Amino acid sequence: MCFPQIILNAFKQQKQVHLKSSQADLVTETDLRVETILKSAIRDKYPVHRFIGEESVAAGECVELTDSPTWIIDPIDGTANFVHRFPFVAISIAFTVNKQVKAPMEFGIVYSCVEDKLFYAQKGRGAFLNGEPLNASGQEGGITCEPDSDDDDEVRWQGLSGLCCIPDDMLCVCFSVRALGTAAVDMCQVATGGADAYYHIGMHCWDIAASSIIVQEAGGVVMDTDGSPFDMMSRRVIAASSTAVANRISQVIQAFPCRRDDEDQCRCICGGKGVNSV
Ligand SMILES: O=P(O)(O)OC(CO)CO
Ligand SMILES: [Mg+2]
Ligand SMILES: [Mg+2]
Repeated sequence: MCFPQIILNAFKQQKQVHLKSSQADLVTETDLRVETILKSAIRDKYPVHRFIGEESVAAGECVELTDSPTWIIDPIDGTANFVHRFPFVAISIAFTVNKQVKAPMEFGIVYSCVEDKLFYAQKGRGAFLNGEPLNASGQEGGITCEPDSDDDDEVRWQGLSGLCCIPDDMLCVCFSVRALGTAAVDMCQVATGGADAYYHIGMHCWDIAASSIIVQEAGGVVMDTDGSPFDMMSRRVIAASSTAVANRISQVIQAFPCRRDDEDQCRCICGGKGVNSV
């Protein structure tokens, strides 16, 4: 069985859910299974390639980007959606070589499983959705964001209790807010022109690597929330329909400290915080 079908089959079934770092940081048997299958299929073909996989890192592997060809994998982006059967769950795969922290990936793939939408981009060759070219809007207006996604429960509650995650200053750039529960698909909306910007502090490299090149190849812009060049390890990202929109957001964003993905690794979250059946 192919791995998107594994996710679709499990989507409607009861799941054993383990908590990792917070109430929103979940893992199921399907996350683990899909990551294992993907890594093993790639390793069969490219035995010397390296991996940064969300669930392998949670199990204690290091986040270490070297010059070697590296696959950055999120087996299910939107695990909380998957658990609650909210129909936005994606597989996110990026490929990078020569330690390109700031430059685009070689390619990125985001497959939104329930929607059956395959977003992909290759460096210098454009971005596509199910074979059709993608173009960012170049406008400002609709923003995607994830107010309740953070490894730290306190930060999550701050995002949720604000009712709207958008600071007042941001309202000059934004007319509407959408949160799909998957950063990868949120960012791909910027590539389609359906949304004009996305921003977040606290996502991980596996959440944003693939969609970063999809946004860029669609004519959009990715940058750090402080306005510096995009760095997938910084855990801070703005994806926008134009440089002007990205700059305006970076000027009004309310920053807070966030540990880099490649700092002080490994980040074993062994044992987790509990288990539930949903
Ligand atoms: O479901 P995941 O992979 O934990 O990702 C979330 C981030 O918290 C949504 O992008
Ligand atoms: Mg994710
Ligand atoms: Mg995931």
